[in-house]
Amino acid sequence: MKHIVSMDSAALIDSGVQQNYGIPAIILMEQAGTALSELFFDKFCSASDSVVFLCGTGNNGGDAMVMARNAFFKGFSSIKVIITKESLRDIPAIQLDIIRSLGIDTYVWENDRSICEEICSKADWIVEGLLGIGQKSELRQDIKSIVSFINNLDDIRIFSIDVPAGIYDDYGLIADVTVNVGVYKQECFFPSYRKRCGDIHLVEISFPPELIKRQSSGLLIEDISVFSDELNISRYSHKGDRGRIGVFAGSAGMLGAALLSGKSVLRTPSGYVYLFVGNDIFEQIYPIAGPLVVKKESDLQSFDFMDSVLVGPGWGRCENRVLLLSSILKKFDKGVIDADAIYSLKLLIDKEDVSLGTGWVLTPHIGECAFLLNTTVDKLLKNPLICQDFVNRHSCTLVLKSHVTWIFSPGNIAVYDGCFSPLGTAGSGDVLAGLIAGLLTAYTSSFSAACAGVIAHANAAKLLYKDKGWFSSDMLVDYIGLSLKEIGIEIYERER
Ligand SMILES: NC(=O)C1=CN([C@@H]2O[C@H](COP(=O)(O)OP(=O)(O)OC[C@H]3O[C@@H](n4cnc5c(N)ncnc54)[C@H](O)[C@@H]3O)[C@@H](O)[C@H]2O)[C@@H](O)CC1
Ligand SMILES: Nc1ncnc2c1ncn2[C@@H]1O[C@H](COP(=O)(O)OP(=O)(O)O)[C@@H](O)[C@H]1O
Ligand SMILES: [K+]
Repeated sequence: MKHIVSMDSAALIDSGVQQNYGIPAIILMEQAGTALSELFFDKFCSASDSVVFLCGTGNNGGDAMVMARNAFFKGFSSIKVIITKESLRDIPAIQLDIIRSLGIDTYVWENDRSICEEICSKADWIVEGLLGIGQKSELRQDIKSIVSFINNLDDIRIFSIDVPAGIYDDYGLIADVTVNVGVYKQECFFPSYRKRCGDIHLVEISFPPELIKRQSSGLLIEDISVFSDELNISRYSHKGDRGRIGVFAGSAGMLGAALLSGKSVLRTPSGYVYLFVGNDIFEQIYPIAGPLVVKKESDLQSFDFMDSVLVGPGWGRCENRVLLLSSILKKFDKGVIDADAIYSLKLLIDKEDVSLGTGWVLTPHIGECAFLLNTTVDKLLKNPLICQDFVNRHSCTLVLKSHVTWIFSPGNIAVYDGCFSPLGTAGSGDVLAGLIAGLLTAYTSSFSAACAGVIAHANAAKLLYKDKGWFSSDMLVDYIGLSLKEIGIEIYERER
């Protein structure tokens, strides 16, 4: 399992390993530096590249110096070590003594600024060990000026150790590769900071799994294996067993969103899909709805049971919608609230005491979520964890969509590191909402259904992009069935 922890909790793991198990920091540093070197040499750089190891005064700089030593022993022809200032902390100071006694060229930024700048500008790679998990708030001016110089260099690649320097700072370092040491750092996956990390990797060191688990704030998810035991799709089932799903979507001029999300539900293992629309568009949508059963919203009273519902894609925003959402929430207990229905939900919450419950999944994008939570887009991008309070109050699941998607429910957090821009196309969110609504009938937990939906959505996009290049959302729907099957949402051979 890939746990994520906060940078502060990672420091507690560091100190816990030293105190509880007597493994000294210098051994951890040796392990970190060696694992980082192996990854760097294997995947990224060759012995003929010129590499600058840029070291701060703390242990992050110490890791970089262990890497420099390993590169020296590996026969790298051009390596240089730059330290920000002479006065290093204890362990990095030991590493520096070794570097100097090996005769590796070493420079001090605060003494020889212009030489250091020239060296950096000629390098193929800069290994950045300026600051790791010890960094607090915004960068100090001396480090800020180094970071800003590096960010403005062309034709150079940056390998950040653990976390990029200045992760909290609007002018922080922009890395090509970030390698988390020992455990994934949650801050690297905050949408604002994610863009500074480039490709994120992990190297393992002696962090006992129980210490990581104790500090874990959630899981980085890539596949559905962590949830698969909850799936229930029997080979003996028929359409009636696999779920009736009601889709409340579309309004005048927004038929596309209704069809897209409805067809997306149909591509999941669900059985029947009923599309509920207003009287004004019923005649228009009826002939083009394919296998969707189209009903009028006004007939809702005659439907007492749905296994799940989807409310919101292209639904429009008006007082009527708020009232209809209120009746839907009273009538059903499981479903997805997306797009325009997020807006209606917010108005409803402001007006009356709304109780959602564990069956409901909200799928806002960042802008919709900021509106729902009475916060700003910037605050959410810099700390998606502020969603936790909302999900705890409403006992629901919330999928915060962006280039990195965060999924919350009370006591659970999952992160899907998407970063695949073809998926950011109009209507892609409607497809995801349909997918999750369909999966809600296959999974016992809404959180698992939401996570599986996010994974299947992204996987469909990758399959489609590989086959066809850039795509539109209607094409994405056609890849959902294949994607679900590929990620392991299949028919079970035995009854459960
Ligand atoms: N402690 C351990 O057991 C291990 C630590 N490791 C490495 O050590 C790193 C953490 O080391 P440290 O705790 O020494 O911390 P850092 O090396 O991240 O930085 C600490 C230094 O940064 C300065 N600083 C803090 N905020 C700043 C800001 N905003 N602007 C400028 N300077 C700032 C502090 O004054 C302090 O001197 C990890 O990220 C990892 O790379 C690894 O070697 C694994 C083991
Ligand atoms: N750069 C990106 N990388 C990965 N996924 C992305 C990216 N940009 C957007 N997405 C995904 O695309 C979908 C867009 O949803 P949304 O904004 O609701 O679109 P729409 O309203 O057009 O349906 C979300 O699932 C989001 O996570
Ligand atoms: K760093």
